[in-house]
Amino acid sequence: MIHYDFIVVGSGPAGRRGAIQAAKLGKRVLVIEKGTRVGGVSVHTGTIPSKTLRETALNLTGWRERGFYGRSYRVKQEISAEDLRRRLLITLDHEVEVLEHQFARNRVQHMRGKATFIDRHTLEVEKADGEVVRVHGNAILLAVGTRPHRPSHIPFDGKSVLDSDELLDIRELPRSMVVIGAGVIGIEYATIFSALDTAVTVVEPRNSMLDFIDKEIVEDFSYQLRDRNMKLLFGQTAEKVEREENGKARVFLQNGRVLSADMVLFAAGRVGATDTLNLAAAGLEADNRGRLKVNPETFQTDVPNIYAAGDVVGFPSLASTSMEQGRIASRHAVGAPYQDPPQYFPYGIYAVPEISTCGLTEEEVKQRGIPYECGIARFRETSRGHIMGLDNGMLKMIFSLKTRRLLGVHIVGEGATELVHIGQAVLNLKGTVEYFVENTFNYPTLAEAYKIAGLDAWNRMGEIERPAQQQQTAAKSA
Ligand SMILES: Cc1cc2nc3c(=O)[nH]c(=O)nc-3n(C[C@H](O)[C@H](O)[C@H](O)COP(=O)(O)OP(=O)(O)OC[C@H]3O[C@@H](n4cnc5c(N)ncnc54)[C@H](O)[C@@H]3O)c2cc1C
Ligand SMILES: NC(=O)c1ccc[n+]([C@@H]2O[C@H](COP(=O)([O-])OP(=O)(O)OC[C@H]3O[C@@H](n4cnc5c(N)ncnc54)[C@H](O)[C@@H]3O)[C@@H](O)[C@H]2O)c1
Repeated sequence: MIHYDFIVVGSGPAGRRGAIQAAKLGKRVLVIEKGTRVGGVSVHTGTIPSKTLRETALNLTGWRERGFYGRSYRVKQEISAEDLRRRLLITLDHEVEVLEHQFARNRVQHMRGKATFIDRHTLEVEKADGEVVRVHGNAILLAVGTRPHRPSHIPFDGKSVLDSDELLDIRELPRSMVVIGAGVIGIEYATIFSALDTAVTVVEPRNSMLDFIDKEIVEDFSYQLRDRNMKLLFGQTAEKVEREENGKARVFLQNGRVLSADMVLFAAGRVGATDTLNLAAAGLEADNRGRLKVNPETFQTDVPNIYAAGDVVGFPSLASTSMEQGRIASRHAVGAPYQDPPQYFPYGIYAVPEISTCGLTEEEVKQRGIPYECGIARFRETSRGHIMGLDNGMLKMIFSLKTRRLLGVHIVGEGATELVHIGQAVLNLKGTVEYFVENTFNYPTLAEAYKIAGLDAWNRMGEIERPAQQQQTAAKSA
């Protein structure tokens, strides 16, 4: 049996960061991955494929130019599933190559196979060719991620009724589509296909969607979706799905309504991939959604030498946060000092249009009883927005009236997932509204929206009271 200082199960964002961090600290590291190639859900079925699909759809449809040339404008008249897949394969190859090279140059060993526990330090790995080996680790990081929730009453066939993994292999673009579940995955794919001119209906049992996002942003977003004829059926549950003989599928809603479409995407959540790990042998137990409980500061499970990070530990289930969790777990496991992550991290929803947010929503600020003021900028008010032909898009900032500090930044529209980082920096560095009012922004940029929203709030908040001498010094040092 081979011995390692640190064994990582899963090569997604949490696993790869954790593994490389331990290797950089001079440890002997093994990554076990059951998939045919390294990269995890993030590279093969999640983040990277969905974002590549989005980018390809926007490029081929000429979506970003439609503000100028009208809704019928297209760069390529007939867009096929093959057009979308071609770019996907190139991107994935590149991602895998970069990752394999990172492992190689950091001397991280990689074994292809499925890991199960024998005891809290020993894993058995069943390789693809049937060979079984055992490995021993001082510390073990479980970064096994999640897989789509596939309830038995849904007749998945990979053609007309699919989960989000299967969607990447479709041979034909659907003319109509029902998306079950208005979570992040459902909404991203629903809006990407709508941009490809598929007629999309979204079914969601809750009365709203994306509840963790600022309500005003979701309202603006929903308006844009409805404006391009997407149907959003909230407060309605999909009870049954049936495949039809003509290749279509039907969705039966609890209220008696029946929807027929070329394709049904079932995107009602994911479950932790822990069922085949034989957790009991290591003294661990998962919850009813396959998730593991950890100390949120160290990512240590109840069994001290076993750590878990990434989607398998639940919210926020992002590639970005998973990487940080893996790195912290790894440093703790090998006894290296670690820092708590900053208070606020950004959330990016790559729908069409994008949404991105960092910090408190207006609803959270109200709940906490913090007196506040908001500043709003519309992208169409910026010169860059005019140049780009943007009709939509807004940036909203929330400031504390008492401390004048930025409490939250919320953006919907082109570039939101990049723009949010300016707000994130000001938030985590505890900056105030004055940052936006007193600093110069490149012109013409969409970032100018920060200036406009800052001024909008500042006009209502009034000037900060500074002693006359301080005002002069500030002016000179500037
Ligand atoms: C459609 C979709 C879109 C997404 N878009 C975004 C986005 O835009 N931005 C963002 O930040 N996040 C996004 N996410 C979330 C992101 O993909 C996850 O947060 C991230 O992949 C989680 O990383 P992880 O390290 O937990 O492991 P994962 O990426 O889930 O990988 C886990 C790996 O472990 C392997 N494994 C499991 N069990 C075993 C075993 N017993 N033995 C060996 N190997 C095993 C699996 O094969 C897999 O390769 C998206 C997810 C989906 C599904
Ligand atoms: N851009 C990103 O960062 C990104 C993108 C995709 C996924 N993710 C991550 O992946 C995770 C999983 O996403 P998800 O969208 O699968 O899960 P989710 O749990 O967030 O959403 C599932 C949705 O399906 C709904 N639902 C449940 N049962 C239903 C039914 N019978 N009929 C209709 N709707 C039903 C739920 O109410 C919920 O709104 C998320 O937590 C997210 O963090 C992130």
